[in-house]
Amino acid sequence: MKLNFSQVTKSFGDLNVIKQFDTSIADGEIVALVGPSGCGKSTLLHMLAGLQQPSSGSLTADGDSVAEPSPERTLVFQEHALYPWMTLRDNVSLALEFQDQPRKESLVEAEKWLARVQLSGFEDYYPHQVSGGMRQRCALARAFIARPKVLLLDEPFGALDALTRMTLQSVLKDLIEEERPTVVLVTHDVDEALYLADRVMVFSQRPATVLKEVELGHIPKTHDLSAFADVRREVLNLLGIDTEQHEPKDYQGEMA
Ligand SMILES: Nc1ncnc2c1ncn2[C@@H]1O[C@H](COP(=O)(O)OP(=O)(O)OP(=O)(O)O)[C@@H](O)[C@H]1O
Repeated sequence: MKLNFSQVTKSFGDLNVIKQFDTSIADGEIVALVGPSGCGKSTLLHMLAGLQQPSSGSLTADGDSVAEPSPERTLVFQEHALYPWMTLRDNVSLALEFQDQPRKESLVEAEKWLARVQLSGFEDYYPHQVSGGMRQRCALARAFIARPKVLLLDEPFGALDALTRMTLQSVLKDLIEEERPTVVLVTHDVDEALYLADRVMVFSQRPATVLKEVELGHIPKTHDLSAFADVRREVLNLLGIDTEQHEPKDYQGEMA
């Protein structure tokens, strides 16, 4: 599904969050949005999900104005994504039941998707009985089971430790390769953006404007991002992170 922002501005009262934002996201493209905290990245996702409306400008999906939420555009959050009173199987099948699929078939399909994210054997567990990484695997299964045309990911692995996060990034990458939805990913993790995305957009402080767009292309990648060292350094610098090697400070004089 093709997404198009044309001169999109978003304000909340006097607070200008997004300023004249223009971009087209191609069908099957994976775009990562990075930028300072509070600059408006989640607001862009919420507009794509149909949860917020632009204050001015237009936002379309396959040419149609995005006016309300749709199962074609699925949003995945960082945490609290699962219903705690339901088993993992029920959490996943619910996505199909919401689309009026019969419960029996939905449960069978949910088991297949739990197997795809390596959660076979945990179908009857409740979210609090499994690890944070397993909960996010389940959240991915629930997102993908409905075969959304657009997947909107808001810091999906932000609550996970570094190793679990990398494992989940690989699981997500495989699912995207197989299902080919259009993906918009909001992340604070530059490596996550470089690993998963075809294109990275770097935003300024609020009101958010695009400081830089980096085209990575749809190329095979591993977690060894050494080939992207220059791009990584440039993106980090734009985000105000120092990557220069400094001479060690001489404290001798201060101690005298
Ligand atoms: N519904 C709302 N009503 C009023 N202000 C809002 C609303 N939603 C977001 N904002 C404000 O808009 C600004 C941008 O918020 P947003 O969540 O989009 O930023 P972000 O870049 O995703 O931040 P972070 O990286 O910290 O999650 C913030 O100042 C936030 O307080």
